[in-house]
Amino acid sequence: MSDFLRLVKLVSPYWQRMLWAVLLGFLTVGSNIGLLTTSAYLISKAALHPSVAELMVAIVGVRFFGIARAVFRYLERYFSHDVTFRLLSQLRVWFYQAMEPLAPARLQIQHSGDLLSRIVSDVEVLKNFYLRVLAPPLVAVLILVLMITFYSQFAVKLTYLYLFFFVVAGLILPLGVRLRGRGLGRQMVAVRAQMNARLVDSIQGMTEIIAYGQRQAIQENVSQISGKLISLQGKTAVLSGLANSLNGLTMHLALWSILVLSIPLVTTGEIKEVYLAVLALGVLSSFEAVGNLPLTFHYLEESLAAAKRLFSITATKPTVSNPMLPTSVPDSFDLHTKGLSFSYDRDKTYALQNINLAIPQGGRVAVVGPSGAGKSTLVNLLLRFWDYQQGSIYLGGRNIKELQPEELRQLIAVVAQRTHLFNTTIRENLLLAKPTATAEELADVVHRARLDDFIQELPNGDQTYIGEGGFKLSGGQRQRIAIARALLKDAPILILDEATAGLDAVTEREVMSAIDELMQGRTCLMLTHRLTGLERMDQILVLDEGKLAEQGTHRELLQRKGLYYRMWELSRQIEQ
Ligand SMILES: Nc1ncnc2c1ncn2[C@@H]1O[C@H](COP(=O)(O)OP(=O)(O)OP(=O)(O)O)[C@@H](O)[C@H]1O
Repeated sequence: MSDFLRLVKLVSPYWQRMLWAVLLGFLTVGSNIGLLTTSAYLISKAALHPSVAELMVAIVGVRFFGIARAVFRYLERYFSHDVTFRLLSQLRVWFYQAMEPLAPARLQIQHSGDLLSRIVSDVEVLKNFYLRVLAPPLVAVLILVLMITFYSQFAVKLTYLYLFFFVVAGLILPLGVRLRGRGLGRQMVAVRAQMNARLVDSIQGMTEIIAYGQRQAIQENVSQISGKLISLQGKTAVLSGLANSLNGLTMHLALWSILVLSIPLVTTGEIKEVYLAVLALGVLSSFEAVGNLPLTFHYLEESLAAAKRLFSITATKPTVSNPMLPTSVPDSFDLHTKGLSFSYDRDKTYALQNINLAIPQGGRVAVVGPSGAGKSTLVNLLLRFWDYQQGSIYLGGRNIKELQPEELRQLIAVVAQRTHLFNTTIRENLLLAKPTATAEELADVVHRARLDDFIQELPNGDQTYIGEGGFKLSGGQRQRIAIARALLKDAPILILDEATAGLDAVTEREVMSAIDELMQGRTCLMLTHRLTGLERMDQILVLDEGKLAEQGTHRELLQRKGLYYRMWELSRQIEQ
């Protein structure tokens, strides 16, 4: 299906409202025509000094059209704005819903600024598809039919002449503008996206930019893109100005031509003299319908370019597919994998190869290994962010591919090294895990995550704003909020992904004591570089280059004097 048809399909749920807006647009221009033509008739007729009774119909007509024009204009604006805003909100929800299942696997190559640009600017551009591409030509066609019927009541010659100028203004001129401004709409969408992506990137990395003295370079880059955008906007403005002037010129040529052709017809008596001004003013008032058409193709090109960017995301198939017949959520929570193998890029090396592990319900297993060994990949597969290619993962005896990804994720709480905290209050950040949590539940998790002393010292308690990414908090406080969140979620399975990495020894101990609380009664998988505190785990899996190198308790692995022993020795030397 072409992008145009897909776009039409996308806006089609509002076709009834759109038709109402088009009809009201037609009635507005129609009333304007009625107003000017009856006024012209009234003035011409009045010049002949008839009785007032003879003028009554025209007087009433002028009043009626004068009021109708204002009422229809108001209703047309109301309907077209209503439909535009409904459309925009529907498009944003549609795009977000299509994007969500793609995270994180399919979106990892996308720039966050570029995605923002798609959901904000590109969707915004699409409002023109209805407002400036679909509606004005429909109104113009209706007005053309009205005016052809009108002029044909007087003379066929006039009808052809009117048709000629209307087609010039409504079709030839827009096509000419399209030829001159070809590519402008597409470039505008692309440069706007580039600008947004650059700005978001610069804002996110502002600290690094300042620290590495790159402020000047970034500013130059932004002003260079901004220059491109301004130049494109300038070209569009020139084009729009030119189109408007040519449109006005065509309208006045039409007016003069109609007059030149009508005067002999009035002289010969084929047309009554009182209609001369009516015919001329009919042109002026009806050309309002083609006033918006010259840039139609420009807006069409811009809309199609924006739609293409949106469709390129929405047409992407998620890496993980929902099962046709999902099985019910298991009621036991032991985890085991059988011959699990996975590669991010099917042709390249395995990130995990032939992994067999078993964690009984409530068991605690640590996964250790050097950087790049495949620890985070294991989590990605457990959470079904990616689907494995070989082997299987069972949860409570059910293959996780048979579970709905959302249902599976409800069963798992993750405390990662960098948990995202939103720029809002501590309370709101906690409620993310359970929006319906009561004040008692919140107080309980805050206490168990060892956060109560800290929160009590804050002037606004848990209503304190923590800034972008929680920048007003220390690393330990951030991790304890993440732990409180996981406690609130109360999922039966817990994944700790480098949860204490980057913390100093004292803070690490404090956070670990909160983690001990969190681990109670849950099936736990702990991924870590650091080999401290692993005595408390039931089993340790040592991954190396995607393979299971060793497996056992802390004591057993030290006795084996293999990779784990070497890693442990090394970490002890570093600590000393
Ligand atoms: N999203 C991804 N796309 C493609 N390859 C990836 C992706 N994530 C990880 N990899 C690759 O998979 C392999 C395993 O990476 P993984 O992140 O699982 O290791 P890790 O043990 O968690 O490392 P670290 O301790 O440094 O976080 C690496 O070779 C890595 O380059």
